Amino acid sequence: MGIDAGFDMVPRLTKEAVDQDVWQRFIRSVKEHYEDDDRVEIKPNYLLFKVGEHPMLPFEGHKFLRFSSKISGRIATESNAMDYIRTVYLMAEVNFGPRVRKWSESSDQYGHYGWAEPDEPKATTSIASFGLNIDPSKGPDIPLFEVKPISGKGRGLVARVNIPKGTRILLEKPILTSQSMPLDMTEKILASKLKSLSIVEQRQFLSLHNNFPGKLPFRGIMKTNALPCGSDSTVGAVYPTICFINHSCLPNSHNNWNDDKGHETIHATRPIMAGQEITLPYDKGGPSSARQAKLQQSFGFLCDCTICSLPGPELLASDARRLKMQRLDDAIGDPLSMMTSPGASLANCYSLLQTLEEEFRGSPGVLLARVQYDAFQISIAHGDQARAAVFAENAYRSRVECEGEDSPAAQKMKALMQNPASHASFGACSMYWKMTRKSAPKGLDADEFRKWLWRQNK
Ligand SMILES: C[S@@+](CC[C@H](N)C(=O)[O-])C[C@H]1O[C@@H](n2cnc3c(N)ncnc32)[C@H](O)[C@@H]1O
Repeated sequence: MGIDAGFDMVPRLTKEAVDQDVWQRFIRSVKEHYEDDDRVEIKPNYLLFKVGEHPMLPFEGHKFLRFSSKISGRIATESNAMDYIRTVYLMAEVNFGPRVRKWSESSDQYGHYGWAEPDEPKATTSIASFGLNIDPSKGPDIPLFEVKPISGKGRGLVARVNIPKGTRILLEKPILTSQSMPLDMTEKILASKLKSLSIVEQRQFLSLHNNFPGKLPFRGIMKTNALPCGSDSTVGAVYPTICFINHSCLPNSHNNWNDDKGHETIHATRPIMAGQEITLPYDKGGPSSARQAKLQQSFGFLCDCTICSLPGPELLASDARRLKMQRLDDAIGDPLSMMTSPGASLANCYSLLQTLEEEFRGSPGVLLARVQYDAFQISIAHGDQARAAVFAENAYRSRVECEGEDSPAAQKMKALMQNPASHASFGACSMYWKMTRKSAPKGLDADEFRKWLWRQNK
C-alpha cells in the first residue's frame, strides 16, 4: 500500500535518432543536475536514484516507460522521493513536452501503463489524456505529430504518420485565458494569473513565442499566441501545444473552441502526410497583399505558403477567387436580399461553395459548414423544410469532420437536420417555398438532386 507518483512516457520513445537524441540530451541534463548528489548513481546502463523505491532512468530511451516511486511512508519521506520525482519530471517535460504524463495517486491519477504489464496501456482517464493532449476517444498511443524546428518559422508541429481528413489531432485545455482589456492593466493581471499557475504551466506559458518583446512580455506572449474562445469572443486562450502550430493560407487543420467542454480541438481538414507540417489559418481572408500585410503586422512574418508563393498568373487567379469569396459572403449576409430574392441568395451560396472548393483545393474545411448553414437559413426563412434538412445535414457532416461529434455547432446542426422547423426563423420571410421535410423528391441521380437542391431548374 502507500501512495505512488511519477510520470510516464506516452507513447514510448522509438529507437529512431529523432527520439534517442532528445533522450540523450535529457540524460545529460539529469546527470549534470545531480553530479554532486550521492543519492544518484551512474550505473553501466542506467541512472539509479536511491530514494523511495529506487526509480531509474535507462540510457536507451526506448526502454523507458515510467519514473515513479512511493511518496508516502518513512523511507520515501526521509529520502525526499517526491522532490526527485518532481525535478526529473520537469526536466523530462522541458525535453518531451506533453508526451510526458505526470500522475499522482494522491490526486486520483493513475499512470498510463498498468503495473503488471507495463507495455499495455490501461484505459486512460480523462485526466491522463489531457496530459497527453490527445482526444481520449481516439486512443492514446498514436504518435500523430512532433514539435520540431521549422526553417524560418521557429517551432512547429509535424505529422509523424499519415493523418486522415477528419482526425482529431489535438485536444487541449487552456493554460491561461484573458479578456481583452486596456493595455496598462493587461500585464499586471496576466502576472497575477501566471503566479497562480503550477510551475509546469508557468514554464509552458513562458516557453511560447513572443513576437512583441519589450516592456510587456506577458501581453506579448498572449498577443502572439492567444486563440479566441469562440469566433466572436473577446476572451483569448493559450495552450501548451496548439500554440506551436504555424500559419498557412492553405491550411490543413481547423481549431475550434468547445464552449460546453472548455477545450480547444484541432482536426485535420485534409489528409496530412507523414513529415508534412500541420498548419492553421491565422488570416481573416482577402487577397494575398491584404493577408501578407496583416500577418506581417500581427505576427511579424512574411507568408511564403503554397498560395502566397504561387507564380504570378496563378496568384492573380487565387486573389480573384479570394475577392469573389468576400463579395459573395457579403451578398449572402444581406438580410434584404435574403428576404426579397432568396433564389439569388441561394445561387450565391452555390457559387461560393464552388469557389471555396477551387481555392482550397477540395478541402474548404469549416467554411463549407458555414455556407451550408447560410443555405439552410435562406430555405427555412421561406418555409422549405425539405431543402433545409439537407443543408443542415451537410453542415452537420462538415462540423463533425472539422470539430468532432461533441462540438456544440455539430449538435445544433444535427438537431436542425432532424427538425428544421425548430429554427427561430422558420417562415420568417415568407411561406412561399413551403415544403415539408418528408416531401423531398426520391430517386434522383446526383445531377438531378443538385439541381433540385439549389433550385437550378427554375
Ligand atoms: C503561435 S506562434 C507559432 C509557433 C512558433 N513558430 C514558435 O516557435 O513558438 C506564431 C509565430 O510563429 C511564427 N510563424 C507562424 N507561422 C509562420 C509562417 N507561416 N512563416 C513564418 N513564421 C511563422 C511567427 O513568428 C508567429 O508570430
